[in-house]
Amino acid sequence: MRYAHTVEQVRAAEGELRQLLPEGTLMQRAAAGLAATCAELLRASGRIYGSRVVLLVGSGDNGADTLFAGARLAARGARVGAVLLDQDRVHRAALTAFRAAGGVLTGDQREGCAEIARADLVLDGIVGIGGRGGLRAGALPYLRAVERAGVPVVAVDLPSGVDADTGEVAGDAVRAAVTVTFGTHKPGLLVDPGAEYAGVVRLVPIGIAVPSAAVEALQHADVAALLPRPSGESDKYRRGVVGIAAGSARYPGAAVLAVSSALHAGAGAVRYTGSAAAEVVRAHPEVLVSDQGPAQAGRVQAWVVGPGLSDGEEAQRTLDQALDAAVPLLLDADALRLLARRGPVPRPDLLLTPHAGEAVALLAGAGVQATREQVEASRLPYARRLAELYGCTVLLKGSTTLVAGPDPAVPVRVNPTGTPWLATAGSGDVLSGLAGSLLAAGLAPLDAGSVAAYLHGLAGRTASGAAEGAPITASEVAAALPAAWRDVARGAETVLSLGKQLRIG
Ligand SMILES: NC(=O)C1=CN([C@@H]2O[C@H](COP(=O)(O)OP(=O)(O)OC[C@H]3O[C@@H](n4cnc5c(N)ncnc54)[C@H](OP(=O)(O)O)[C@@H]3O)[C@@H](O)[C@H]2O)[C@@H](O)CC1
Ligand SMILES: [K+]
Repeated sequence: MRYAHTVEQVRAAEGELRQLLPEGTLMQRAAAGLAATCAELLRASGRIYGSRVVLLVGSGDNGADTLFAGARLAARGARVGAVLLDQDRVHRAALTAFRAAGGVLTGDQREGCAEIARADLVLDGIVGIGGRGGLRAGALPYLRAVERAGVPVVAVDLPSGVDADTGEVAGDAVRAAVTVTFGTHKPGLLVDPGAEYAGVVRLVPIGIAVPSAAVEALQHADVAALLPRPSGESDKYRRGVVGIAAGSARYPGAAVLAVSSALHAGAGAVRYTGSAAAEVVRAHPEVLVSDQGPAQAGRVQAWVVGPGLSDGEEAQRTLDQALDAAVPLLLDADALRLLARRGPVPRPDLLLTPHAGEAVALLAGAGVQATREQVEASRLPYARRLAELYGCTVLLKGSTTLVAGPDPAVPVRVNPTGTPWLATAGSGDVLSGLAGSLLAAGLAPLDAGSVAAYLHGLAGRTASGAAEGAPITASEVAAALPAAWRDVARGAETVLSLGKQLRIG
């Protein structure tokens, strides 16, 4: 698991540790880790000796970390120049160390920008977890110079301009190739739009002990541990039967896609009810179909309602019946719009899977006005808000998919897999079938949603191909699910056997 903590949590943990250590220890640990990463990057593209590095130094401790790291690089022969964004407010000890190691201060703004144009690497130490609001005007000319030169940036602790707690970006922010963060991840490094500015994130442990995380990201081993596995005694009911109420005359394909991914996701059987039964059976003869609605469809351990359902009276009846069934329930697409009309139905076994537009409708259904743009820009706060308002688990789809439970003390899960190519028609139908199948197999809504998002993202990458990838269809994503599943399971086995070799397993 990858954990992220809020600024308040980091400050509290740092405060405790600081009392036990000699003055400046944490900052030196941070600077050493930062310098090591910069040295690695410089070495990879040439050599450290004689390379040109420019530091953008703000008035707080983020700037101080940067100066101390700059001193270490200067001591190894790099030509390091520092732009002080506030001449009168700079960490004195850090500046002294920087100069003593051979670092120089750049002159006026023109000279600073000229240095940036020649640089091999720029360090962004403008502001860290103490930042408030967007970047201030004084930093902008340097930001523009960095963009013009296309020089790689290492962000110190987090890219300046990104809100550490939420990932929100108000106005301009630094775009980093690498972010070296200290002690723990910050939510803004894992959640878009902030995550997009952070590049590759490297964590430097500095010894602080942080409590329960605000945000966490599953990794292969976590997902492997949560995947349902049939045992010798399993029959289809013990493995879980998932019911899917989806599709309409206009959108039969949504039903086929949701069913297809549900079949690949661990449930023992899939029941389908709706008007696309003929299409579903043609594509998947193993599915039990009916057109009588959830109440008459037979026993299931979870319902998925919504993909391609349309929003007429029949759809409303379908939703009502599924809400009456005493089993976990996933609502997606049209079912979310129907739910928004009636407002929250607090149920801990309910999983909602909106994209930003559907989130806007759900928020409105609970009396909160917001625009799609606002939800996209503040994904983390809105995901939490929706989960609290609706008293259930919410999976907010999008550039970084988030899964928030109704209890604010439980960390929000942020999905680390995926590819922009997944933004394709039918992709959401695949995700809902997958998550519903996992619910039926017995996973809690938070686990079902986050494991589904993880596998969905991996399958998207597999279908799309390595690196830049290529366009994919939702059917291809569904077809790639077994490969993603195997990849996760195999990864965990590798870790286990490595653990045994090292005698830690
Ligand atoms: N905690 C830890 O465990 C450890 C933390 N460490 C490091 O300390 C960093 C936090 O340092 P910090 O508290 O001094 O705050 P920091 O981020 O430098 O910013 C505050 C300064 O910036 C200014 N400023 C504010 N907003 C701004 C804006 N939008 N744009 C521009 N400027 C803005 C603000 O000025 P003011 O608002 O007063 O005018 C103030 O002077 C942390 O990120 C990490 O790098 C490590 O050393 C190891 C242990
Ligand atoms: K920074």
